[in-house]
Amino acid sequence: MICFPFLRRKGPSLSGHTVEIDEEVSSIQNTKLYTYKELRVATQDFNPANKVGEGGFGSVYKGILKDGTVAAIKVLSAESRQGVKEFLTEINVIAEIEHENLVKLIGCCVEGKHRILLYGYLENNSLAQTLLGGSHSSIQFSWRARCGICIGVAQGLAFLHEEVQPHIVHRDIKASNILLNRYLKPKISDFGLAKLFPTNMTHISTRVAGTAGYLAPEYALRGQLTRKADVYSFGVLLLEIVCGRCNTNRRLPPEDRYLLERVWKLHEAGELVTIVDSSLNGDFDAREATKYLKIGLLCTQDMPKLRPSMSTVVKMLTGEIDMNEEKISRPGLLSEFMGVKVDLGKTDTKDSTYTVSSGNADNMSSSSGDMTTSYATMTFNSIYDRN
Ligand SMILES: Nc1ncnc2c1ncn2[C@@H]1O[C@H](COP(=O)(O)OP(=O)(O)OP(=O)(O)O)[C@@H](O)[C@H]1O
Repeated sequence: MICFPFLRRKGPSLSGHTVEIDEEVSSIQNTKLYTYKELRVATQDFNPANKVGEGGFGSVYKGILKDGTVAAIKVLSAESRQGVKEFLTEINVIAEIEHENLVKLIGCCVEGKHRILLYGYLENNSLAQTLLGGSHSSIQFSWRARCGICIGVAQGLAFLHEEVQPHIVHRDIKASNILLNRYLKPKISDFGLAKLFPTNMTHISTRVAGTAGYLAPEYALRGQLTRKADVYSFGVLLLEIVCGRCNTNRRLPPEDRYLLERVWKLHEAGELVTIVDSSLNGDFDAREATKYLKIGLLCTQDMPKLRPSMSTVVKMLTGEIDMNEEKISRPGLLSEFMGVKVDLGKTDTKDSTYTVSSGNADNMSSSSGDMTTSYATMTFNSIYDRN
C-alpha cells in the first residue's frame, strides 16, 4: 500500500492567487527539479521539430536528457493560471506512485514563469491519435492487443482506486489520456484533474470537469464524484477500443452517433457482436468480444453502485471471474436529461468538454484552446462508502 500526503489547500489570500500558488510551487520536494537551461538543451531550444503534441494547457516536446533518458516535456502555457493548479495536482498525485500502467513523472521545472513537467517518453502516442485517429496511424490493433490495452488500463485504475492511500479518482479517463509504449502497453496520463479521496468519504461534491461522452451522469449533473465515475469513463473507453470508434461521431446517422446508446440497443437485440471494429476483418474471438462489450455496459450502468469496482473489472476481463450471469441494467445516458447544456463540440476527433453549471455563485468558467471546463470549490461530504 502506498501513502502520500494530501495536496495542501490554502484559504483565500489577501495578496492574491498567484502568491498562494508560488508558495506551493516552492514547496515541491517530491520530484526531481530540472533547470530551464537543461530542458532547452534536451529539446534543442524547444525546436518545433521536437514537438509531439498539444494539450489543453500547453505543448509537449520530445527531449533527451543529460543522462540519455528520453522524456516527454510538457510546457504549461504562461497564461494558464488554472493550468498551474493542475500542474501542482499532477506533481502531488503522481510523484510518489509508480505502476506499470501509469505514466512515470521524471521531474519538473519551476523557474520564473516556467512550469514544465517531464514524463517518460512513450513511443506510440495516445489511443485517440492511433486507434481512434482514423487513417493517420499505421498501427494495426489486433484483438489481442486491444485486450491487453483494456486490461492494462483497468489494472492502472484498480491500483489508483484500491491500492493507493488515499484513493485517487482520475476524473478524466479518455482515449487521449491513454498513452502507448513501443509494445502497445497502455499508460494512464494526465492527472491534472485527479482528486485524492479520503477513505471515510463516499463522494466529493466538486465542480464538474472532464470530457463529454465519458462523464458519469451523477457526476455531470450533481457533481457527485466517486470512484464509480472513473468506472463509467472506463466503460465508455472499453467500448471505443472494441468498436474502434469514438464515443460520439456526429457524421454518422442519428441512430449511430452515440456509441453507448448504440451498444445498448444491440445488446437488447442480442446482436452485440455486429458492432466489433470491422477493421479486424473478423479476426477476433466473438465470445470474448461480446463479453468485453457487456463489461463496458456493466461499467456504464446508470446506478453507480451497480457498476463493478475496477479490480472486479480486471478479473472479468482476464477471465478470472465469470460475468455471464450478471444482469446488466440500462446505461446512464446524459443526453436524456433535460435542462442540461450539453455541448458536444466542434469536431469528432478532438473531444470536447461539458460545461455543467450548478448555479453556484462561486462558479467560473475558464477556456483554454478548444476546451471549456467549469470549476467549483471542492467540498467534502462525510458519508460512509456505500458504493
Ligand atoms: N509521455 C508522453 N510520451 C509521448 N507523447 C506524449 C506524452 N505525453 C503527452 N504526449 C503527447 O502530447 C499530446 C498532448 O498531451 P497532453 O497530456 O498535454 O494533452 P491531452 O491529454 O491530449 O489533452 P488535454 O490536456 O487537453 O486533455 C498527447 O496527445 C501525446 O500525443
